[in-house]
Amino acid sequence: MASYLRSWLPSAFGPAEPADPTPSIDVAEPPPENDDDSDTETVRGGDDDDAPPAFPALHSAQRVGSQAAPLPKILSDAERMPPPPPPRLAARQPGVPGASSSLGVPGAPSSLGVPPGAGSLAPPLTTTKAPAKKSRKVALAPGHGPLDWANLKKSGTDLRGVEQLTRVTPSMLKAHNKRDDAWSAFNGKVYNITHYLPYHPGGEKELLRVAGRDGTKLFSLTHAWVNVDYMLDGCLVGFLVPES
Ligand code: HEM
Repeated sequence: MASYLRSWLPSAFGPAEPADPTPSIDVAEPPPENDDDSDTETVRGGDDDDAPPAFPALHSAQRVGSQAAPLPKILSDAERMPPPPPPRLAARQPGVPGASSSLGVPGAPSSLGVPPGAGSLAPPLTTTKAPAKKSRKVALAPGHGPLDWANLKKSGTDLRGVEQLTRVTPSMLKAHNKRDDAWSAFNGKVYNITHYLPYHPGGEKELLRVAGRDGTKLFSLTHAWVNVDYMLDGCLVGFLVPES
């Protein structure tokens, strides 16, 4: 057992114990009859045959390395790398990328494909860009806002101008193309738009462009998100059918 401990801690025993503890191989002693352990490298612990093999193994890299490992050198302040310069956030202009890189982050490569000013420190581009298109909405006359139109629809006023829903041919539609009598077709449904004209946020003039004809295309080009069926439900005249 003592030899096992010595093999573990070779340096702990001081110079009295040599650094190269030669294994005490009991060559003279023949192995027992029933002992098939013919490994001559087996470390015998002198009088203790049950001693486990040395670990780390004798002459192994671990054993050699553990004795010779030098302590890491501690650098002085002068030898250390200098700290990075502080970010100059106060000097930044909104929408103007930092001079050091396209990301506004010191040292970031400009080859990342990120547009200038799109870095995490830069304001979003959406807030610095001018609106793509100018609104074409008009100022509606007093009493002609969206709520006023909703109230007019609820009031029970006749907005259709017809007794019952009818089949409307293109030539019938064309006959209703005046300011005071305007029909238009949207998605196969024909509406009397006369009363809606002063309530249209895009202006009467725009809406009159489709008076007496199918306005589906112009409507969807301008504002496909507007629910025409809901807005004009009280103005339904009938359905567009082909000329007979
Ligand atoms: C009778 C069916 C129509 C209804 C119910 C309707 C309704 C509306 C509504 C609710 C808006 C405001 C949209 C918004 O706030 O985003 C609007 C805007 C507008 N509408 Fe119409 N519209 C109709 C037909 C048309 C047609 C046929 C034209 C074109 C010839 C047109 C041209 C415009 C324009 C130019 C605007 C202003 C868009 C902008 O904000 O720049 N509208 N319309």
